[in-house]
Amino acid sequence: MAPPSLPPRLVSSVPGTWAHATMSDRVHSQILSRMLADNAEALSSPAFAAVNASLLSLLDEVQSSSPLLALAADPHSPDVPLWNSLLAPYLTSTYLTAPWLLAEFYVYRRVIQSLGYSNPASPGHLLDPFLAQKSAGLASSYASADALLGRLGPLRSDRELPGLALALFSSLWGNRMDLSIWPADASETEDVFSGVLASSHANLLSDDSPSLFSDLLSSPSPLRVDLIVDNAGFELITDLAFADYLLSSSLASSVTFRVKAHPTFVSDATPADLLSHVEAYAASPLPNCAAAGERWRAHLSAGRFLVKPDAFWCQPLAMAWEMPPSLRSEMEGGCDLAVVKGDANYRRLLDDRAWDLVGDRFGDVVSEFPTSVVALRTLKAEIGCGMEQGKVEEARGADPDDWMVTGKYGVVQYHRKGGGA
Ligand SMILES: O=P(O)(O)OC[C@@]1(O)O[C@H](CO)[C@@H](O)[C@@H]1O
Repeated sequence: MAPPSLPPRLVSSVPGTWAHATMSDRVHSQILSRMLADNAEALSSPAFAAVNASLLSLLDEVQSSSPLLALAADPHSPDVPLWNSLLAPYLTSTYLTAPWLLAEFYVYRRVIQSLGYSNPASPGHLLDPFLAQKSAGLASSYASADALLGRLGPLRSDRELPGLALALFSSLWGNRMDLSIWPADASETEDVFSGVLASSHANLLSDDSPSLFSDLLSSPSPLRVDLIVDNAGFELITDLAFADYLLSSSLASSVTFRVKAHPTFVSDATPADLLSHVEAYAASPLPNCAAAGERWRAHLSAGRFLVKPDAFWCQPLAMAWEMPPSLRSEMEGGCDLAVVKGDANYRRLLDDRAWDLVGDRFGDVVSEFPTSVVALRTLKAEIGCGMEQGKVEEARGADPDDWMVTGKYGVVQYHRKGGGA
């Protein structure tokens, strides 16, 4: 059930906001245009004529902020009725006037419709239109990852703070290395992440890591952890490393990677992305990467790492109180701690609403989430709750124009089910 009083949803109609910049410009001029360019060869072939026309029409609709359209009925896509019920109140709204979360996720769902992603007869069946960017992101991850995995190596089986903190904060700040903001092909040989990790602690605007660490380290038995995954590329590598640490230190007995059922946003991970990252690392010439990839592969074969896709993670629904009953009861019964990664997942955790950045407590906002939950999020959208007043003022003072959107600042926010932190 939703909390009794909810603040308004974010919209993208206000010039000067990141939401407006995203929906009025970034989505068509950078994200969709680059996707079309990256797939130009396939899209120009006769087999893809209808797919290409449909994607160009989507580009045009977004560019001109046209009204949202219902999805076409599709026997291969059981999510269409749900989508159309979400869209129904907004069919006279445009990409800018509909709630931001709905309009933005809708763009990616329309890409899936254009591809005929679920239809075995379509040329776009199971085609990931963002694969080129994901591959570039993976290629640029190795140098930073090898250094990180080398540092984590000696700490991996210690059930102690230094290893746990390094693993968790790597996964948090890994979220800063997002393909939609950082160029995926920025550097293939340079370790850029060590600098980010070393300088970032002061940029935490809310830090519940002490109570999380204390709960984890004092738990009488290993936990079943669900990791609600965000980006492929370097961030996913830091997530795999964090999950590996939790298993090898016996803090967790299993880690379930909850991934997107179909490509969503630029780099959000699907099952294929996770498996391809593991295989690519296992085959790496860099020793720390190769050893990690082999361990991750072994975790997968032994069922200690599980990969579960769900369409829910691709939908603009409130994570805490609009989870489908079957998924909710699966998590209630099989997960002790959920780790929610990244900015877009965080927006869904907060239902993309304008909570008071300081006054609304994280634990109150997410109290309906089915399990204990920790959010590891760098700020890339103008939304938040439960942050420290003084820290917010410092961030705003240092970066008045963009402190909420560049990923420079972050939060670790933890709610313990049945006795919140
Ligand atoms: O979820 P992530 O990868 O951390 O961030 C995704 C992001 O860059 O794209 C979303 C939409 O534009 C925003 O929520 C956020 O700015």
